[in-house]
Amino acid sequence: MNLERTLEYVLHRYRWIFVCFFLLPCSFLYDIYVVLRNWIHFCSKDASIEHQYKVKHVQKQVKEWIKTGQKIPMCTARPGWKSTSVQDPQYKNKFYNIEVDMSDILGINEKNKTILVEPSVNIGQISAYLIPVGWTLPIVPELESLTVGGLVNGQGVESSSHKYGLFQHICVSFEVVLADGSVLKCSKVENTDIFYAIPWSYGTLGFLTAVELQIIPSKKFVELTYQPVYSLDEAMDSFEKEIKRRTGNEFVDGIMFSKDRGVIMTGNLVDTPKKTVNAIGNWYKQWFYKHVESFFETGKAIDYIPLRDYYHRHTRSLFWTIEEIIPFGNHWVFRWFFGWMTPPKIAFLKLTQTEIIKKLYLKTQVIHDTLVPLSTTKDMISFYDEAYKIYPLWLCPFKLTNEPGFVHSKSDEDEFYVDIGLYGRINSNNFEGNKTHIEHLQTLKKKKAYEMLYAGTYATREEFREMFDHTLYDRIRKSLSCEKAFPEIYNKVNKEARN
Ligand SMILES: Cc1cc2nc3c(=O)[nH]c(=O)nc-3n(C[C@H](O)[C@H](O)[C@H](O)COP(=O)(O)OP(=O)(O)OC[C@H]3O[C@@H](n4cnc5c(N)ncnc54)[C@H](O)[C@@H]3O)c2cc1C
Ligand SMILES: NC(=O)C1=CN([C@@H]2O[C@H](COP(=O)(O)OP(=O)(O)OC[C@H]3O[C@@H](n4cnc5c(N)ncnc54)[C@H](OP(=O)(O)O)[C@@H]3O)[C@@H](O)[C@H]2O)C=CC1
Ligand SMILES: CC(C)=CCC[C@@H](C)[C@H]1CC[C@H]2C3=C(CC[C@]12C)[C@@]1(C)CC[C@H](O)C[C@@H]1CC3
Repeated sequence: MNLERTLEYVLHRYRWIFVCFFLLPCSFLYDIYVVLRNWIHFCSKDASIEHQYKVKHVQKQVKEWIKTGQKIPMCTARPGWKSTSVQDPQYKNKFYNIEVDMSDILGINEKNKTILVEPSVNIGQISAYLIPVGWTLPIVPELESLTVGGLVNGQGVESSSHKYGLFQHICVSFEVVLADGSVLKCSKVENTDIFYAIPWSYGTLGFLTAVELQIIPSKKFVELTYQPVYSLDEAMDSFEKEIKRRTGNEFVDGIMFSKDRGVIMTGNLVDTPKKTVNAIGNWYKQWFYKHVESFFETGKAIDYIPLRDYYHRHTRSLFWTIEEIIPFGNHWVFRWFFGWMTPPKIAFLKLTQTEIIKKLYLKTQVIHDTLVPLSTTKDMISFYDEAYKIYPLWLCPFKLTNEPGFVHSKSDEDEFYVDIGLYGRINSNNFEGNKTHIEHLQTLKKKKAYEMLYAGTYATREEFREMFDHTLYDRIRKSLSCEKAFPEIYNKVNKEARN
């Protein structure tokens, strides 16, 4: 036991040696390889023609699966270590793997204000492509490595979500290969039910092969206002006021550094900065959340931030979770000499984490987001403070429409919810392991909240069905003959499926 503890301590405490001397250079070289590969691909091939061959390849694999007798369900062949979560999707080893490795941007339609992309295209690729030509996605989730396929089949949220909703709400159409090997296009006007059933379905209705997304005109900078708050009441009042402000804020989110101390941030797109630009994305700059914390000393302030730097403000520090791995990573010496190689790729961190490190994370830390009605956010934060005391805490408001599907507002109208992001070490003396976790699940139920599912769920199948509306999903699964082809969502996100 003592030996295990010592090993745990050493592996965790000194992980930075491996990360700094091996993973950082690997991540940097890999990024260069990806940029070159995409560029060569872009110059040498017509992505739209290539796309048709890629779709046929997916269809061919599904038809081969049909011939095998359909004994084991299918899933994508994307390896588990590439998926954005601490746990590994264990089902990948058991299921029939279908290659859906499609990572090209297929084109932009300025007239219709849409962009067509393949599912393995990531958010960093899209923001780098769109912003220089004067466009952007209405919602740009902050980690560059998140893929469109993952965000559609899972869920995505960002500080513009109070205005535009979740990532699914900026989707215009999907192209999917179904269980019988046919290709289908769905949108708000054709195959509507399937269109609404795909978000949150975790690849259990078909294989996504293309996504059409809404785009909006972009500007060069974000004028970001930092408003420090000194109590939970003040935080909630300011938050609610900024979300509902009639003149509009393009971006609203907040970081609580303790129960009584936080910073609410509001932003708008501008072309002309009124003072020196702060390019927070540069390698030698402070981690963003540390920069935000500094406003407790200076009071309310405004920054002009290049748009792409703003969108990916949490990429370099993986929100605040990088501090656990490289504790001195925000020191100026480290930033100036090694910052240009950061961050280590999430996928590489995951691939190289030992079983002991993974267990330690699951035992002592929480990486989880819950989606809570605005009206009960204050109570939920108080619960988190008592039970877990994990800070910083991310607060990201979003609009939940009553469109059909797995997750929708619980009334006939749009409702405001808040994504509460808990990423870090449990510090509360009241934490009692499973007992606390179970109380947490019960509290979510009472508050009519949802869990984000990238981190999996510990809910039972019944609790899961109670939390999420399966009406449309069940109907579509039946009509598309998914029973043998794909598992149910629960079978992909429950604790046994991920470990
Ligand atoms: C966000 C989150 C939500 C979870 N929700 C649930 C849930 O609803 N239901 C559920 O059954 N499991 C839940 N778990 C998992 C649970 O905590 C255990 O990690 C898991 O069930 C494995 O149990 P184990 O006994 O094999 O773990 P082991 O690693 O063998 O044992 C560790 C146990 O000690 C507990 N523990 C750690 N610190 C303390 C402490 N200070 N005081 C008392 N106990 C402590 C851990 O929670 C864990 O149960 C959740 C985990 C996370 C991160
Ligand atoms: N700001 C935000 O909103 C953030 C969101 N996240 C979460 O991260 C996840 C995305 O991570 P990412 O690594 O990109 O995705 P993952 O590889 O984790 O994929 C997520 C799910 O989407 C399915 N999927 C992906 N592509 C396809 C496809 N082409 N066809 C069918 N199913 C597909 C996968 O199916 P299969 O199991 O078959 O592989 C899997 O179940 C989302 O769930 C999101 O909620 C994380 C951080 C921030
Ligand atoms: C904004 C939303 C909705 C979620 C943000 C979640 C992220 C903070 C986490 C998603 C995947 C997480 C992983 C890690 C840190 C936190 C996330 C980026 C690790 C890098 C932590 C160290 C482990 O060894 C590997 C983890 C992989 C996933």
